[in-house]
Amino acid sequence: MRELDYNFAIERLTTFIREKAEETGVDGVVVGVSGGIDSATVAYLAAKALGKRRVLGLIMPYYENRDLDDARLVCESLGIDYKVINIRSIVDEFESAVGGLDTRSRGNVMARTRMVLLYAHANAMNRLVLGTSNRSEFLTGYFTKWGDGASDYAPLINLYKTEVWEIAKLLGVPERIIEKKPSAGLWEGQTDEDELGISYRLLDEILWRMVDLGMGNAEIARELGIGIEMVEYVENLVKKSEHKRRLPVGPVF
Ligand SMILES: Nc1ncnc2c1ncn2[C@@H]1O[C@H](COP(=O)(O)OP(=O)(O)OC[C@H]2O[C@@H]([n+]3cccc(C(=O)O)c3)[C@H](O)[C@@H]2O)[C@@H](O)[C@H]1O
Ligand SMILES: Nc1ncnc2c1ncn2[C@@H]1O[C@H](COP(=O)(O)OP(=O)(O)OP(=O)(O)O)[C@@H](O)[C@H]1O
Ligand SMILES: [Mg+2]
Repeated sequence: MRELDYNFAIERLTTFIREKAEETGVDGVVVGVSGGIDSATVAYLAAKALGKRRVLGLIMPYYENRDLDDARLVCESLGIDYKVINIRSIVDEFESAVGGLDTRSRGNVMARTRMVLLYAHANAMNRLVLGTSNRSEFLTGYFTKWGDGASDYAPLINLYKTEVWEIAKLLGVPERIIEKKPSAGLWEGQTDEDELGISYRLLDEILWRMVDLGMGNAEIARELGIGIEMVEYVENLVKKSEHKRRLPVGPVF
């Protein structure tokens, strides 16, 4: 992986958030706080950049589990204002309007419901929505289109997951949040690495060589000592999700 000066990265990230808040003239930001590391890191960065009074955390559980306690821990240890909004009844309403949903589709409705609530608060409070997507998720399409993928600014978008782990440690994000397995939390027992079929450590090594260095698949496989099928699998994730990384297009006249 590339060598990054993480203290410098934190400086860049906080400056970025402060500049965007000033340029746009907002009163603050809204962040969806899940109890996971990406949203914890964004909340910590925003509080550092803007002061805790200008950061609102929205905790939007569907399940009542450990993540809810962890999300509270993030907001309370930072001292930011937060609200807990249970989204189950809203998601149920969508589900009955559609006439039933499979597990993945219901998960996407959860992510999009959270997006609607974040923007409702941003509109009403003259704030920006800060997204939490990182480069590993963005490049593989591991996010809900117009759901958790939607935001006004996404400070972590150019940082790989393994880099977010390092930044979170330096920011003082609670250990238990750094140590837990990344999960979209869209169904019980879901973990990113199981669903993606690869560890973030290996994924990031492959993506960095493929996308940032432009290396060929065979060379990547050789250098990492892995089968070429794994590299091709990652290449396919990147290709298949191209549509998630751009605005909708139409024919050109
Ligand atoms: N080629 C194409 N060109 C243009 N549009 C295309 C398309 N293929 C699909 N689409 C559209 O995209 C839709 C599918 O995309 P989408 O609705 O996002 O759904 P999809 O990619 O099927 O599911 C989202 C994935 O992201 C994961 N996720 C979601 C949320 C959070 C996190 C997390 O890490 O926290 C992870 C989730 O577990 C699942 O694996 C299709 O229904 C269709 O509308
Ligand atoms: N229960 C929730 N309450 C509020 N926001 C949520 C909730 N679940 C998901 N989100 C939002 O969706 C984002 C995407 O989830 P994702 O799982 O990728 O990130 P994370 O939970 O912060 O970190 P990790 O990937 O390590 O679990 C979260 O960062 C958060 O902004
Ligand atoms: Mg999560």
